[in-house]
Amino acid sequence: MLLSWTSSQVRAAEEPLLAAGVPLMDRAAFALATQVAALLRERLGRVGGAHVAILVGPGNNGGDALFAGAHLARRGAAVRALTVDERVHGAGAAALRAAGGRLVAADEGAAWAADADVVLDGLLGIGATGGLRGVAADLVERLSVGVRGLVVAVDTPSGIGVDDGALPGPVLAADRTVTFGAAKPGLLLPPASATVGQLSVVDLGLDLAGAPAIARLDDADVAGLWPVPPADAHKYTRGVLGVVAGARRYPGAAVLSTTAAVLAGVGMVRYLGDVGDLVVARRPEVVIGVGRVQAWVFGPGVSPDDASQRRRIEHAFEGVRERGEAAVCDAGALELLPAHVGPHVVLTPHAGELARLLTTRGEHVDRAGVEAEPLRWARRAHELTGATVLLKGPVTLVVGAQSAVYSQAEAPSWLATAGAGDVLAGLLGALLAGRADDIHEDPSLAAALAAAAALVHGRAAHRANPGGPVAARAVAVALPETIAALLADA
Ligand SMILES: NC(=O)C1=CN([C@@H]2O[C@H](COP(=O)(O)OP(=O)(O)OC[C@H]3O[C@@H](n4cnc5c(N)ncnc54)[C@H](O)[C@@H]3O)[C@@H](O)[C@H]2O)[C@@H](O)CC1
Ligand SMILES: Nc1ncnc2c1ncn2[C@@H]1O[C@H](COP(=O)(O)OP(=O)(O)O)[C@@H](O)[C@H]1O
Ligand SMILES: [K+]
Repeated sequence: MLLSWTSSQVRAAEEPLLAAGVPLMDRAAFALATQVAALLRERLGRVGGAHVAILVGPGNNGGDALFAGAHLARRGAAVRALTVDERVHGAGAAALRAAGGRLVAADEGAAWAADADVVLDGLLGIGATGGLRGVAADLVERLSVGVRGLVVAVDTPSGIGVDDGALPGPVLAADRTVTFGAAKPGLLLPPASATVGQLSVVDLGLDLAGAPAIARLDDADVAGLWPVPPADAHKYTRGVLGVVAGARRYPGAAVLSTTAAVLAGVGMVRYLGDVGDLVVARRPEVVIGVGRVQAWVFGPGVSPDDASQRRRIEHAFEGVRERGEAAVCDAGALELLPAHVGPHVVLTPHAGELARLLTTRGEHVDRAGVEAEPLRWARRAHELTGATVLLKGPVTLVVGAQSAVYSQAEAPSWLATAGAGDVLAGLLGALLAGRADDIHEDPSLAAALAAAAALVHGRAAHRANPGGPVAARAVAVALPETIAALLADA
């Protein structure tokens, strides 16, 4: 699991080490230089002679970059540091000069940086307040038009909202971010997360206190959460999922959500709706009609003006309230959500649906507003409804009980295709049904299961057709192998 900690948590953890004279900056800079040298060897076959440009801000972030530059200069790289402020980390600058590197003003070095093999972005790190301004902003805007080499961000892409993932000004998008001590929330949160590239965390030996801000599950976590049937399992102990989905106008959603649930490995699926014949024709494992269930999927392909589906969902919500059955509330069912539910109900809106849900509850926000501050609005929806909220998008965020926040970024952009959300709903429903008793005991588990479903969904899309287009049905079909591979690797 990748955990992230806010800038003040990181500073607090650094303090005692710095007071004890632990050379944190040396460690950070050495690790950074080692990674950059490896990248150069990969790209050019050598470090000596490589052109390295360093963007240097006024603080310790610039210091890290300068010391790393000194290491690379000693290994024969041609290093130029572009300064944007009168203030420059003194010892770092001296080290770079002593190693044969040069410091130049930003406008003097910009063309050289655009053509360098690697650009190290050390303008701002966790000390950033607001977006880049002045000379630094001009330099980044100029380089954002295009640089020939790789961009490596030092600790964070400079100028992102380190704790909230905001993009308050121009940011040079990185191919790789080497972050120190611990990941920061902004590296995992849209929209800033799109500027991070491949993330690596350098262990500085920090003793981080308090709860982490945001978590990202990895494959081993998901394997640990998966409801693997014990030897004596039968279909009812594995969990039964009720699915209220689809309509004559949108039959595909019923097929996709039930297919995903069956293929994700639930004990049984009961379908309620108007297109049962079609569902059974495509998935003969599905049972039609009411009966006892452990969890529900409401809403794929259901329009709120569909009176019969509406009645079924409203009736099923009574079971959710009275018997604590877990539920996925998707698409059309979001408009049927009772005023207040518990975290065992997982909402699965995309940004537009979340904006609508919030608007009906008195908040003034539109789709673009949700996309600009997805964590803020997912949190607000959790506060207002009591539900666990899974907000879909290029990065999927989950906010649940006990301040749980997850960010999953496994999905290839090919997954942005009609019906993919129906597959996610069925897959998550299967997980909730399989762990219904545990959710009953600890409703905060629903958030971890929602994050696990997002990870599996993204991995299945990749497995269905690595690097190319996928149809939603193909994502569902890839689920059994995807899950088997996750469990085998654990
Ligand atoms: N505390 C430590 O010793 C360690 C710090 N490390 C590095 O130090 C960084 C933090 O250093 P600092 O606290 O000096 O902060 P930064 O280097 O992030 O920069 C802070 C300075 O930039 C200026 N600034 C802030 N926002 C700005 C804006 N929007 N536009 C233009 N200028 C702005 C301010 O004058 C501020 O003093 C970390 O990100 C990390 O790279 C690492 O070396 C590990 C150890
Ligand atoms: N740009 C993107 N990159 C990766 N995944 C995405 C992107 N945009 C959307 N997704 C994912 O694709 C799925 C789309 O779901 P949704 O919008 O509900 O579609 P539908 O309602 O047609 O099924 C979600 O799981 C979402 O997280
Ligand atoms: K930086």
